Amino acid sequence: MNLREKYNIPQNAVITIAGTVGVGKSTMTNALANALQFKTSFEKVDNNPYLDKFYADFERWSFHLQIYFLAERFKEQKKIVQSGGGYIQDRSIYEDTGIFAKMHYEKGTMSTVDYETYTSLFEAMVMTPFFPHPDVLIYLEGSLEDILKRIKLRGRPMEQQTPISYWEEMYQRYENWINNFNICPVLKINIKDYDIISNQQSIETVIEKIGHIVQK
Ligand SMILES: Nc1ncnc2c1ncn2[C@@H]1O[C@H](COP(=O)(O)OP(=O)(O)O)[C@@H](O)[C@H]1O
Ligand SMILES: Nc1ncnc2c1ncn2[C@H]1C[C@H](O)[C@@H](COP(=O)(O)O)O1
Repeated sequence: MNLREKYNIPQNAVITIAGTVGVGKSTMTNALANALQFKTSFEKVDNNPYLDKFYADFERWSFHLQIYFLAERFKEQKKIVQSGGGYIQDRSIYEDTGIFAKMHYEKGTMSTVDYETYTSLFEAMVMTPFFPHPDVLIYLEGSLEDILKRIKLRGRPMEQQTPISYWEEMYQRYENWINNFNICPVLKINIKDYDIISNQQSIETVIEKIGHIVQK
C-alpha cells in the first residue's frame, strides 16, 4: 500500500503550499509529489519576464508582475482542473493579492489605480463559485532567522540584492494573512518539524496530517 492509500488521500486531491519566500515550498512540493505520486505545478521564476526588472524597480514593474503571475496561476489552475486533480501546487494564488499586491500598494510601490484594477480582476477571476479552491493549503512557517538563511543559501541574485527589511515586512504580513485565511482548510507545519533533505522518510508525518484533513 502506498502512502496516499495508507492515509486515505484521494487521487484527485489538490494541495497548495503557501509561505514566505525561501521557507521551503518548492522543496516540499517535490517531496510530496514524489511520495504521493502527484503532479506538480511550479511558479515560473527563471523564465519570468518581469521578475528581475521588478526587483530592480518595484514602482515601475509591480503592476506588470502581478498581472503576469495572475495569468500564469490561472492557466495552471485550469490545467489542474482539466486533468482531474492529483496535484501539488507551489504557492497559492491567494498570496499574490493577500501578500504581494497589498504590500506594494501599502508601501507606495503600486499606485491606487493599478491596485484597484488588479484587485477587481483578481476578484472577478478567482473569488467566484466557478473557481475551485484547493482541498488543503499547507502553510509552512519558521523563524525569520532560518528563512533569511535559506534565501541566502539559495542565492537568487535579485533576492540577495533586496534589503532585509523587505523580507521582514513580508514575514510579518504572512503571519497576519494566514491567521485570517478561511478560503479552504489550512494545515500549518513548522519547518523545524520535518527534514526532508537529510531524512526523506520524514515526509510521512506531513502526509499523515494531510490525511486527517483531506479524507476520501
Ligand atoms: N527542509 C529543509 N531543510 C533544509 N533546507 C531546506 C529545506 N527545504 C528547503 N531548504 C532549502 O532552502 C532554500 C529555499 O527552499 P525553496 O524550496 O526553494 O523555498 P521556496 O520555494 O519557499 O522559496 C533552498 O536552498 C532549499 O534547498
Ligand atoms: N505575486 C508576486 N508578487 C511579487 N513577487 C512575487 C509574487 N509571487 C512570487 N514572487 C517572487 C518572490 C520570489 O522572489 C519569487 C519566487 O517565489 P518563491 O517564494 O521563492 O517561490 O517570485
